[in-house]
Amino acid sequence: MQLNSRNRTLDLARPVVMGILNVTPDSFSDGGAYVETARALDHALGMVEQGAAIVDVGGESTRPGADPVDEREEMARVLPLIEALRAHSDVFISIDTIKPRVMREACAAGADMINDVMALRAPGALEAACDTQAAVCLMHMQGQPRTMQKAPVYDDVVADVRSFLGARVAACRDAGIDDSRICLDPGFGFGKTLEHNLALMRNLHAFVGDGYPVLVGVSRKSMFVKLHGHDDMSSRIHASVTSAFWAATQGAGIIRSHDVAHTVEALTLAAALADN
Ligand SMILES: Nc1nc2[nH]c(SCCc3ccc(S(N)(=O)=O)cc3)nc2c(=O)[nH]1
Repeated sequence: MQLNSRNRTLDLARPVVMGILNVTPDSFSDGGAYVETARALDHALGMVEQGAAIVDVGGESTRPGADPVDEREEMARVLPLIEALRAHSDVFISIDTIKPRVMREACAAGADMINDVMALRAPGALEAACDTQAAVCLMHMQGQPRTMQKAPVYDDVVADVRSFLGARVAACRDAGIDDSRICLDPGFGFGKTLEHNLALMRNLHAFVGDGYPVLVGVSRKSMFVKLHGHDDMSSRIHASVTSAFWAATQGAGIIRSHDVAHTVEALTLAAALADN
């Protein structure tokens, strides 16, 4: 299994880790944009050192309740970082954005993949993905980040999400995006209750069976709080790494994580146990 972009091919014979790099202004730092870029670059190179095969750069939070960020501000955050990272590393770079202009500029700056939580539904997004020849991640979200966790409802969450992703794949094909550039993502926590998230985790093999690399993003998400009945960072990290191990055993291709070293170790163990 591989994932292609115009300039690079990602080998997915074994599951890989996508390291998360949020380039949102740290309200505690007074160093301004330059310090932000330097710090973000250090963090990105550290994740590559720890074994991340992809660095996912995001300039607009899509967590529940998040306020939108305008295009100029988002590009001001992510473009310097992508240019700097490209100059220092050959790592696969993805841009976590829903805006076509940001997709185009990020790919021009060196990004290889468009990670779109809206699955290229914004006007112009399909054209941007086609023109840039980037790899694309199509993710399912019910509603919008601001309101998606209020009262998510499905007839059958697994069937509904698979059907949505199938329709988005068809739209990509119609737009001239080659299958070898597409990966799919159930969108954990994007308009899902704990029960919905668990049903999707339990049925990851069905998504894998649809024939595209599957990306899983549960890192540090609140789904684990209700399951464990308490909330602290170490418990969220343990649950995230354990989920990464499970997802790898089910055939997931890409694990999106804040905690790269721990997740690489979990995937290494999963691979060792799978070798028969
Ligand atoms: N492909 C892909 N891209 C992603 N980008 C993000 S940002 C996380 C936004 C968030 C935070 C927290 C919760 S919650 N309420 O479940 O704790 C939901 C969403 N995530 C993903 C993901 O999964 N895939």
